[in-house]
Amino acid sequence: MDLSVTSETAQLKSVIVHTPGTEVSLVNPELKDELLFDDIIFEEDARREHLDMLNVFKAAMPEDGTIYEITDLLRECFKQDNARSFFIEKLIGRLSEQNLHTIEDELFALDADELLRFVINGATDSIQNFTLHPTPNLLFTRDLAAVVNDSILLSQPARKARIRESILMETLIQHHPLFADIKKNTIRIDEQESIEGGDVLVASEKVVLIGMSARTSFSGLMTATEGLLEQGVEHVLAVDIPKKRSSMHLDTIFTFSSEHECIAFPPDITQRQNNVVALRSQNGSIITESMPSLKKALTELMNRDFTFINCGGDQRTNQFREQWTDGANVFALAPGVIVGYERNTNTFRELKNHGYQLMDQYEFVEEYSDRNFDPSDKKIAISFRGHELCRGRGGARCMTMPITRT
Ligand SMILES: NC(=[NH2+])NCCC[C@H](N)C(=O)O
Repeated sequence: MDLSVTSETAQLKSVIVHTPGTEVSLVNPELKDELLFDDIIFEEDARREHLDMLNVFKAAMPEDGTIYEITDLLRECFKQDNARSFFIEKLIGRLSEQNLHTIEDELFALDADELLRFVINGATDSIQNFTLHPTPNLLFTRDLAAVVNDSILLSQPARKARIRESILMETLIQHHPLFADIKKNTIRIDEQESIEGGDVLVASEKVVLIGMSARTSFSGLMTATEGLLEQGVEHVLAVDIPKKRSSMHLDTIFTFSSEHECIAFPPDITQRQNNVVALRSQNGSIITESMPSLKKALTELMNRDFTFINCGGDQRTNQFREQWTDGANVFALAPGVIVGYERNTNTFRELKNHGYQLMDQYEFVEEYSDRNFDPSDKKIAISFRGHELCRGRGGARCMTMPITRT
């Protein structure tokens, strides 16, 4: 299959997700901060909410579209001995402080299912007296890598809690047939640097945005930029954002909803100036140019006007409240067809003011699951429930890794 993403909003054809499993029930209040969760979450409801979200995707996706569960891909991959060895060796090396070498033989003896269980839950019956923390953030598949045109940028997480996920992703790219064609175009970042998929937004084939955030280091951004420019991207917009929990990635404060509309958290995007630098390549070096604002940069480089829709509406308190619950983190199923958490009512009202038809997830599924959804000329904002999911501090975009958009 040809993996390719040339826009944040072109119709979704295939996507990688992870419906939360037992790993989220292994997070206890003492561990939650270290594991990057803001609360403990109730697995059953979280799973229901996630599956209901996927029903919306299915109704909107073309008939030949595919939703891949990352655990299915990993299980297939781990059936190959060389993929398991590749993974185990990386794991032992990257998590050296865990002394995994002491159970090396046991790890190699695990079958695909057991290895997966050990990696995700941090324990399996086949290995006694050895546990790791679980990996509850696997739910946020967005952050593991980003397909940009026909290359794939492999993340290098800033936080220890997410290292295992990036090794899983690397193993998939190296060993799963789904990635067979794209793997030669893998862009890698050094272990000392960091970049996470939530900071990478593909505005178009030529323009990519990268957040300079708590999770993406300056050198990570530069290495990624070099790789992307080599792969044919013309401009990278480096967007400086506050380094704090609530805005850990660029996509927590800014996402695209259509070809010319974005949802923006006003205090950190619309009201900021001189926080964007455009990078391009000229005769083998990288040239930088300061841009007055993100809006001006996009308008200039993409030759069209952009409307920034306020996350949370026009009241400051609502802007902050809804940014915190991922109001600015929408996921586009097609240009102008987006999904976001139902609780962000002021953001939805704002979308309505901009001509979006509001539908809840059940209305949308009812309307379109039995017939082909034709997204052309439509503007629909679909709300879905995510009261448990939301406690992990991520929204619809964070929970999806699109690998093909048409
Ligand atoms: N693309 C995103 N905004 N991802 C959100 C990730 C949330 C996750 N708990 C973390 O802190 O890493």
